[in-house]
Amino acid sequence: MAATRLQPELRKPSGSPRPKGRENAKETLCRNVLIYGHCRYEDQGCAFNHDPNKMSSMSSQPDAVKKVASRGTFNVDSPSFTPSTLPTTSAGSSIPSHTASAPPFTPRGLNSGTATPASLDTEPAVFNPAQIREFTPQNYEYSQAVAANGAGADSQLPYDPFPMSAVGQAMPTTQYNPYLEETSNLANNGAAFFPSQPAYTAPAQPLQYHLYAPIGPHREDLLAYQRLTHDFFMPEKTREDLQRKAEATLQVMPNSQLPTLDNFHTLVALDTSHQKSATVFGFPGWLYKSTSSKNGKMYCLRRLEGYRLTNENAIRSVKDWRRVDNGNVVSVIDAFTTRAFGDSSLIFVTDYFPLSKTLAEHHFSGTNRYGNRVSATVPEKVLWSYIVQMASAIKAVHAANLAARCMDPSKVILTDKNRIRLSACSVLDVVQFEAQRPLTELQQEDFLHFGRLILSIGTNNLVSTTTLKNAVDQLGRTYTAELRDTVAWLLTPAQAPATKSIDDFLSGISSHLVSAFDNSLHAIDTQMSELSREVENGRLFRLMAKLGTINERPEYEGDRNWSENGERYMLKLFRDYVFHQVDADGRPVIDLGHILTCLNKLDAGIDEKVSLTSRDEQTTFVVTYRELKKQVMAAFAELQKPSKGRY
Ligand SMILES: Nc1ncnc2c1ncn2[C@@H]1O[C@H](COP(=O)(O)OP(=O)(O)OP(=O)(O)O)[C@@H](O)[C@H]1O
Repeated sequence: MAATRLQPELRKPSGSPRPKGRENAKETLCRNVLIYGHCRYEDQGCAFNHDPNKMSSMSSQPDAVKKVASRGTFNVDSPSFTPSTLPTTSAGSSIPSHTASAPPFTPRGLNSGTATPASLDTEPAVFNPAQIREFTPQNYEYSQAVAANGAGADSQLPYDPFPMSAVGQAMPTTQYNPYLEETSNLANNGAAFFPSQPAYTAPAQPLQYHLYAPIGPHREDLLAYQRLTHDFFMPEKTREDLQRKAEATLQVMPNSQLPTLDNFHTLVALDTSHQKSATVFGFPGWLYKSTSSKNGKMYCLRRLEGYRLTNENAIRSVKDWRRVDNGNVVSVIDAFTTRAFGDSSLIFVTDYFPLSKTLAEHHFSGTNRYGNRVSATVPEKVLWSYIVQMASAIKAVHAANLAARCMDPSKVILTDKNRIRLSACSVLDVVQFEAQRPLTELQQEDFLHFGRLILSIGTNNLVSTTTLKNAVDQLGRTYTAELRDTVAWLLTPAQAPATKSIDDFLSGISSHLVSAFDNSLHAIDTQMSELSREVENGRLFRLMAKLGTINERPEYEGDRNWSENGERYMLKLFRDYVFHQVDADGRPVIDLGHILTCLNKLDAGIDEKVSLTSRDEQTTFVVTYRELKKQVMAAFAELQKPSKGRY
């Protein structure tokens, strides 16, 4: 039963060797010429070749072009599109990371196993121009960063919550190209990833989101029953959103000057602007993400600078806010004063929502968020969704005998698509504690603030008391009468002694409550189906982890009873059968469908038989998946025996 071992190298596909060093830019046809037929930057410093004829004449040059043309499917070694000089846009502005959004090279219509190598001489039609952004040397990083940050079309400024220039973090001054030979050489010898300074001070490389970019075949080319690799995983958008959030949550600022507080450490500033106004609370405010030293969880700290506590009861009022548990209110955890920042500061501890934006940031474009610039009209169904969510928040707050008080667009945050939360509850209760205003008055004022919030979003402008009437008229011109009347109701004070109640408001918008509820149910259904897919992936991952721990353990190399005999040998052949399939010409067959099918059958332990052949083709086993499953379990159990552990 012993089989001759083949060296792994012998089984490698005979691909062409990777070129040594970077291709000379002059010998590389500019992508803009390839895609658009011309390059706008030809006379403005673009270092690449703009003469396709020159390229064809160069086809006789084996190293520069032929190698590229002879590459196989999904050619990562294509000449990198890196201009020799990248102009810096302005003095002092650090170049933001942009590699995550480098234009992917997506040969349309290429299909694993059926692809023909792309040639530089072929027509631009082999590219998918829709996926490739025009290269713009002057503002390349900037525009790419906008795309990478997911700034919507409605946002004219790139939203970068963590501008590196703000923290003085050194970022690479040239474009990082993960496919560059030099870069990978650096990675190999460790210089790029393990610089001389300690690992935690090194600037983190941006996540390579585009490495997961869905490449063909395209849905429309497939039959209904056929599946893409990406059909087995969560949607790209969801995965990227979650990864970005995780990245933001775990972000730390090396060399941060921010202090450590009694129970909170690793503070990271969340404010996107350095200009602080005291208009909302009467004190300049700062926001930080921080880690609790008690439980290791992340919290958001809102700091009011220069606040002096004169009455202990003021800060105790925050305790009441712990009773409010609502999906549209950011939970308030605690409040305390500190001198750690060098002044007397008041700190509010709330839940942290990574990458959230304020409604002002999201809807009011331009440099001045309190200015009059008008951006895209917010769809009416989004406004109704905001109305329903704010009504739900107010209901919870009023039910706890509190008043929301602060509904400024800069204090309502967007934590997901159309998902809003009141983020600064309890602050005014503390800082205006001395005023001792009656609760009923504050609750009635909530309706006014609510109406102004919706009016501001609907008219894309901050409305003041003097412009209310005009703004309502403007709202009526853009949206339905029902929406206008709803906002007008909120803005009209009740005739004393009568008071408005949130329940009256909720019954008035009941049809929108029902549709919001229905939308949530649909969203839950979608997420459950995504989740069930991940359950399958988790199951298969565990199985692969087991197989990985069993197969080819080096420490049992000399132990014939372990690796080359009995059940382990069969599992080794099964591993070859699942992952190392080759075609008639000995070329690797990469078929995720085959891998998934085999692993699923193994996991289920079905009675179907499979024929496993040794690499030297001298031995063949016919064995059922049920038998293989038993062997996996037995081999894994043996590994877990204390006597087996040698480390
Ligand atoms: N609980 C939270 N979790 C995570 N991020 C938050 C939270 N609350 C607010 N943020 C984010 O912190 C940033 C700063 O918020 P802040 O309330 O200071 O708004 P601002 O626009 O800077 O207003 P101001 O000019 O009044 O300071 C915003 O991008 C906001 O989305």
